[in-house]
Amino acid sequence: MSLIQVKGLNFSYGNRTVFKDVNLSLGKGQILCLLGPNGCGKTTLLDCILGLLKPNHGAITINNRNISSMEPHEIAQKIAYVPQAHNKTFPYRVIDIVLMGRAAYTSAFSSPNDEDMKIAEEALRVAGIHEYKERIYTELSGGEGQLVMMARALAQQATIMILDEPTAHLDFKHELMILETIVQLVKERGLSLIMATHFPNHAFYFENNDINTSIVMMSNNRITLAGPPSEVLSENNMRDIFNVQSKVLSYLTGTKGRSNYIIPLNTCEKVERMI
Ligand SMILES: Nc1ncnc2c1ncn2[C@@H]1O[C@H](COP(=O)(O)OP(=O)(O)OP(=O)(O)O)[C@@H](O)[C@H]1O
Repeated sequence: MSLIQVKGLNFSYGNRTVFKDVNLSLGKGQILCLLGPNGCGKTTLLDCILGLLKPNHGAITINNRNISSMEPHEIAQKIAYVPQAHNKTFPYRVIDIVLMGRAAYTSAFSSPNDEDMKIAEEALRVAGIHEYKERIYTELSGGEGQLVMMARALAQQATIMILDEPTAHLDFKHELMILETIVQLVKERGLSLIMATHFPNHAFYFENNDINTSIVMMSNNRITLAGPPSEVLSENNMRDIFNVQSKVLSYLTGTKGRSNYIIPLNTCEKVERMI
């Protein structure tokens, strides 16, 4: 059964069409990676699924319920969101930011209880940043702030997580930490995820770790390709969509069997210029 189903979605800003006839579905324990060139509409689509933007046409259902009939707190109990970039406006402590993930379960004027605190502390541990607990959020680096957003989403305890380029600010180690955390959440807690990313290897990483992974490739105002990474991330498709010549490497690892990885070689424009 699909947890999220998107059918025939159209969205325009004024008379500028962002996408047309978008269809997708997310199943339990599945990761759906949204890929596509800058400006193709990934964030806009995620905002529609979160109920933050209203599409011009089509329907979005969560557990068979149309989101147009759901209150924001009902959507927040089902879907946790890790945004692409977060304006750090107020000097809250990290633990207070993570506790905000509990807002979907508390009324407007009540404060978090002991159980909320326990859940927030656990979320900090899972995100690997428990030692940041008392630090001031506005004083963190972009990458540290991103990990706090991940912890806040975990504290929301939703079964679906939507992440918009969650590793955009992260260093070599922390990027891997986020990917490892995602794999752990899917395998151990049965979480389902939609993740917009600019890195095709993120999709390969999930597939290499035996997660049910799908790619939805957006370009030219629509979904142009959909399927498992090992089918969608071909050298031909990367040339057609991104105009990049690349090489897919397939290698045997001791523990995981065959794994795939894609490396960009050069842009096709550069090749033409050189010729
Ligand atoms: N508030 C807005 N008003 C008008 N146009 C907008 C608005 N927000 C985004 N757009 C336009 O809609 C299109 C899709 O934007 P969106 O942010 O969804 O793309 P994206 O695929 O997430 O991009 P990126 O990969 O660069 O993050 C872009 O052309 C963008 O300029």
